[in-house]
Amino acid sequence: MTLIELRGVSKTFPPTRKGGEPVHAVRDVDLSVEAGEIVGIVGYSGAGKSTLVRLVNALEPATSGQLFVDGTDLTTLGERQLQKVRLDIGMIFQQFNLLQSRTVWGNVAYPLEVAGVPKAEHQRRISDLLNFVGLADKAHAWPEELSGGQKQRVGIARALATSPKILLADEATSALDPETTVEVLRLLAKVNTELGITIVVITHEMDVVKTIADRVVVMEQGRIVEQGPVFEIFSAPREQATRRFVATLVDAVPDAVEIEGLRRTHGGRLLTLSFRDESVSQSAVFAEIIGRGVEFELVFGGIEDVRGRSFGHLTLELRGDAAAVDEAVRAVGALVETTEVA
Ligand SMILES: Nc1ncnc2c1ncn2[C@@H]1O[C@H](COP(=O)(O)OP(=O)(O)OP(=O)(O)O)[C@@H](O)[C@H]1O
Repeated sequence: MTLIELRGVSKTFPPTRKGGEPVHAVRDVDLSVEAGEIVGIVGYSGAGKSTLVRLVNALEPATSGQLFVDGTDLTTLGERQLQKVRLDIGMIFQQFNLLQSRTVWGNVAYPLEVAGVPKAEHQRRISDLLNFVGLADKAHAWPEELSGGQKQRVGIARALATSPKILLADEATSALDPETTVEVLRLLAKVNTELGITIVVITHEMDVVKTIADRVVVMEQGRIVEQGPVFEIFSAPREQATRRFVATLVDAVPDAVEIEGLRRTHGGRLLTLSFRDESVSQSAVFAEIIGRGVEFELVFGGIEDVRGRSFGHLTLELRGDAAAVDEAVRAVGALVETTEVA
């Protein structure tokens, strides 16, 4: 079932100063998010990610297009009806946005108060939520007494208070260290699997996408330039922007500077092998080289794992009889994609 659907959605902001140009923050975006999915939206600063999420959250009206959340077109609703829709959508932020004047308990109580949930129900609901995020012992602590990871857990408990169907996470782990990031991502995965909540994660960190997302959407200058299952996109990115993001995760074909470095120490023929098809094993590929009496050394690259499926690029230096090397290159090329390093 499709839970979020954007059809030709655009958002244009008027010029911020007199005589300035309008800003086309989101341009003609088509996007579907299925119930139960975790979708990662990536893009450089200014690509339109936050604006897109603010449209889904009904915090900003779209300039044009249709935007359905759980079957309702938000662009046709008035403010009162939008408030109801917002109860179905929780949000967490990079800077946590906790109320400093309230304890952990008070922060989680806040959305219940706004939604008019009877006070008698608060006690049970809040203690369930704090147990779920692992902060039962911090109920009476103040935000300033918490670590970043704990603050984000409070943010998650607060976002879940009204039992939303959707959780939007805007750079939710960008202010956290790597270890705490892993813990928070684990909690988000639990939110998804145990509560069945659909999650949209905005991030510039490919590790985050790799760890929890089912699908990735790449944005550039307000448009979606590429989208698909994480393994497919990471192992064979088409667009330049996507390639640059994936390169932060795994070394691909060496660039000009890296080739210069490699050439200084490696005089043989350099060949990059790209692995993504699991029916071809690395050992079968290497056997084609060894079987021809050609020597090789791994000089560049890496292999990444996305939920048990591996892909990556390995650059080899091949040495030996020129005809045998030629043959090995041909045989390997029949099994995997290869690129000669000039
Ligand atoms: N309220 C606003 N008024 C005018 N322009 C805006 C407004 N909000 C966003 N923009 C502009 O829209 C474009 C997209 O911004 P947006 O914040 O959505 O990008 P982003 O991909 O989330 O970037 P970042 O990762 O830096 O948050 C930018 O050029 C930004 O300056």
